[in-house]
Amino acid sequence: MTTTSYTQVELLTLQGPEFRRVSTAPPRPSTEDEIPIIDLSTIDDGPTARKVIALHVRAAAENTGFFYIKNHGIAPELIQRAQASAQAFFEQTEEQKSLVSHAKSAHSDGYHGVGSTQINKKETRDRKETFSLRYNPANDPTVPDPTALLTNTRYSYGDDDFLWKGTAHIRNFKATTLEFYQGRLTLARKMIRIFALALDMPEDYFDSVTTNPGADGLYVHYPGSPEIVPDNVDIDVGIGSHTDIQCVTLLWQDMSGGLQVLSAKDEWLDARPIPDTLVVNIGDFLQRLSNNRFKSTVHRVYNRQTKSRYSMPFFLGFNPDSVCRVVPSCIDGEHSALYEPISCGKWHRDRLALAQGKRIYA
Ligand SMILES: O=C(O)CCC(=O)C(=O)O
Ligand SMILES: [Fe+2]
Repeated sequence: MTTTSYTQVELLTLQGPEFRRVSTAPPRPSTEDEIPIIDLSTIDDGPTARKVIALHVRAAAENTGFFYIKNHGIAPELIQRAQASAQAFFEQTEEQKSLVSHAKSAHSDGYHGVGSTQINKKETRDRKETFSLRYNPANDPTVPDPTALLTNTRYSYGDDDFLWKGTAHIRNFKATTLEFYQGRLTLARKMIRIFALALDMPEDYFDSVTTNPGADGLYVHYPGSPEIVPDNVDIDVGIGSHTDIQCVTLLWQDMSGGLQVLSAKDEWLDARPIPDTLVVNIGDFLQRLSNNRFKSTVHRVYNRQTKSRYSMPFFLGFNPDSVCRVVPSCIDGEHSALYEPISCGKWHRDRLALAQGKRIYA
């Protein structure tokens, strides 16, 4: 009989460090139940079809907290162009990449170099580089009057001018990056409606808090190792063990592999790449609103091959000024609300500051 041994990962939360038990067994492939593939081909067919999708999403959200989506409506050709833009960006010299350094932005958008981040302070520094674009109402075709939002001093939005100036020499970079961002914003809004249904709420329940949401679109590059490294040999982690901060993450990953997800039984699972799918997972804010019913799952990435690994995550949060509370359907006689209402913008700012080791203001 083999006995399973466990270690733990430490996570940062606004309430202080949190520990999760993790099996020391090497990652294994996930079963279809653990990380299911959910077909979205009927998502625009009406409420009955969406409810069926929502039931699959609910099962996944209560189990591993990760699933794949297929027939998600983002054209493979657009994804291919976005990946080529990411690659063209990262293949530049450090000097060229630093034209869009995050240091030029008040909102952490722009370029973060290899080793400049450490998402898990108990693990190695992250071996990845990132280009990130924050939400700007001017890039959201559904906002009727972006100027009114941009000049409202209660808000602070990503100022992306410096991003486009510093990448103007890369052919079609701005057009493709924005087209891909907008496609994912549309899809993320459809998915949050599915999550509302999965929580037994009307599908428009979150609509009013996603009109100008905290939504970040990223390109990520994990450099290859000098030689192929087997699973049982330690290397710097590509991105350390963490949970995502906001509500819903949509992730495109290339065919490299390396994404690992903590199962409901505390084992590492390989979230293997599946062509023409996106990976979806739940962030801490949605877990909070669901009174812990939906899981914000620990995950990490290793790149053990000699080739580069590319991924393109998109993080959907809610409007920065909206105050969100535990969803009423998640409270009953046996389950009282575990969390106070909180402003989504403040939550996001504080969690980013925590991750970056900065001071948090009341
Ligand atoms: O690159 C990936 O596959 C995952 C990235 C990730 O987990 C993140 O950026 O939060
Ligand atoms: Fe993540």
